[in-house]
Amino acid sequence: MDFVMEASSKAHFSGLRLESSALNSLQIPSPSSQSSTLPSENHIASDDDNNNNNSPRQPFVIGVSGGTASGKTTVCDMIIQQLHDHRVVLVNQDSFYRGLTVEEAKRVHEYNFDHPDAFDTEQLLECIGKLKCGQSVQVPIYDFKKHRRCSESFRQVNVSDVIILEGILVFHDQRVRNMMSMKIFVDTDADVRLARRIRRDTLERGRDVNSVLEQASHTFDIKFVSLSLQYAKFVKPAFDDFVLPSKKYADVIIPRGGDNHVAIDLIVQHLRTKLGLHDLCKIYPNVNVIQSTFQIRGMHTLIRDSEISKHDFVFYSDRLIRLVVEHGLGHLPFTEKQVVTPTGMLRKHIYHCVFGYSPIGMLVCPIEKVENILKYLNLDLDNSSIETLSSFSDSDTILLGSVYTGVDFCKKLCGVSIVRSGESMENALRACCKGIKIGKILIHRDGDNGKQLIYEKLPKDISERHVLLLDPVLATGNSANQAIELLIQKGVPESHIIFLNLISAPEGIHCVCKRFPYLKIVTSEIDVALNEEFRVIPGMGEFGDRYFGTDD
Ligand SMILES: Nc1ncnc2c1ncn2[C@@H]1O[C@H](COP(=O)(O)OP(=O)(O)O)[C@@H](O)[C@H]1O
Ligand SMILES: Nc1ccn([C@@H]2O[C@H](COP(=O)(O)O)[C@@H](O)[C@H]2O)c(=O)n1
Ligand SMILES: [Mg+2]
Repeated sequence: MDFVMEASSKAHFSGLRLESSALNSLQIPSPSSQSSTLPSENHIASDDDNNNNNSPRQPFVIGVSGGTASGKTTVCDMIIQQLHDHRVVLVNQDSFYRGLTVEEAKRVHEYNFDHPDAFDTEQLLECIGKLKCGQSVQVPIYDFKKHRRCSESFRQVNVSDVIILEGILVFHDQRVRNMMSMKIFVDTDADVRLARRIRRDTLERGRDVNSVLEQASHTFDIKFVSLSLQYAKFVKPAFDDFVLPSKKYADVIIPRGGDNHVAIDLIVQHLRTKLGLHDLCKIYPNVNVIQSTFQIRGMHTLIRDSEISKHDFVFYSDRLIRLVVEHGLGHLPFTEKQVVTPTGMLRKHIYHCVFGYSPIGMLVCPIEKVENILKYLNLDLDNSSIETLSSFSDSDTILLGSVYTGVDFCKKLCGVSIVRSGESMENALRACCKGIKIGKILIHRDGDNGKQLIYEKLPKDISERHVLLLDPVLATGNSANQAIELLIQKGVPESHIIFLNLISAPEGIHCVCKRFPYLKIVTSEIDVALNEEFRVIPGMGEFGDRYFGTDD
């Protein structure tokens, strides 16, 4: 049996075009609190749900309904694209069309695909229920050309932050509606919809364009269904009877579908707030999660994969570490600095300058410095310009060259790695900061009585430096807190410490930020939680062992 992701790329676009083979091997951790009963009420996980117990957040289910060809799929794709850094899956109601029996198939022109009975709603309910409970599901793949499901293939849908359920009748059944946290109705003019449907169905769904144009045509076969007749006999009445009446359940109505960028932006903003994936960033303003992109997600996907080769693990970890380090450096203080660019330093500008021409953006500089600047830039002065320059007095200023107003790096800084996995981040820091000093802290458990030994080798003048503390995984936060405590004892102000890591557990963030509210954390992803063994879930295993190859 094949498991196919994105078998029909348009309708099943989810923003995550995962390989089916990878999906098959994926193990989705099932939350221990998981229940097999379907939720009957709308439920959006509250902050309390997410912070006080360790149960993962329930996915946010969005229903998107509207008439055929109103732009439902298009709107969903736009939302998915814009949500960008969230895990989003699209489930199409179309996937749950019942396959036609042989008899029904022979008389396909009499079959009403727009009636609620055309869908296997029980199966749809089970599927969304499982996803809401944190289980992955296999969704059927429907073939519009053959009017039946592909019996051998399924599309595997994994648990996500957001599940978008889209289809003409997703608001019809109350049980399906109750599973939704937000309902959107795409409202597009009927004529526009008909025109789009004709175009789409002839291009993509194997319908006969002539039969569309010949309104009176009554010749059908299994392949070519008359669009015009189907539309008049089933699609339009069903729209009036079932789709339009369900519009009243919508929380948001989007006129003009995908053309309505304002509405889509507002929905995306609302979702970002509701999802609150980075709630912790709101609670602790000093927590910074680097802006996620599909590149970053891709790197995380690779390094978290237990099957990745050591070489690739190191390669992609290094790439991510470099990004985190660069981002962390961006949080250091800076001073303003102006430089003269080579642009605009042509001799004719000097003539212009000395003859009083003063183009905007030219450097204002004392005459005594002009010759030095020209020498520095390897520009010769001819006799006439020297003569002209020498006619200026020392106190005169002239305009010369273009100026870039920038910033100067903070020079008083150092790195401190928490041995051993923190050492994996040292090279990236050295590559970004020429000649940077890097100290080390080793926290070693001594026996089982909770006693810990701390070894350190730190720059002597560390109290005068800003410190980039390095550890790829923030789990419980205990070692991090010990290391930070030590730095503070050495005289480093708390606000001069930036803690860099690749992934953080919420528990670790709470632990560190509560104790050290002035310290900054820069991370590339915040994971779900810690498990009973205090390991980050989903996490990436023992980073140090995987990076240094000691995990065999
Ligand atoms: N705003 C738009 N402008 C032009 N064409 C559009 C627009 N929105 C959708 N379409 C096209 O109309 C057809 C139907 O859109 P689709 O999103 O598939 O609708 P639905 O999922 O509601 O049936 C598709 O061929 C799509 O490319
Ligand atoms: N075999 C089928 C099944 C369904 N239809 C039509 O699809 C429409 C729903 O899909 P949208 O993307 O337009 O929402 C519905 O109106 C059915 O008439 C079909 O033509 N053939
Ligand atoms: Mg569609």
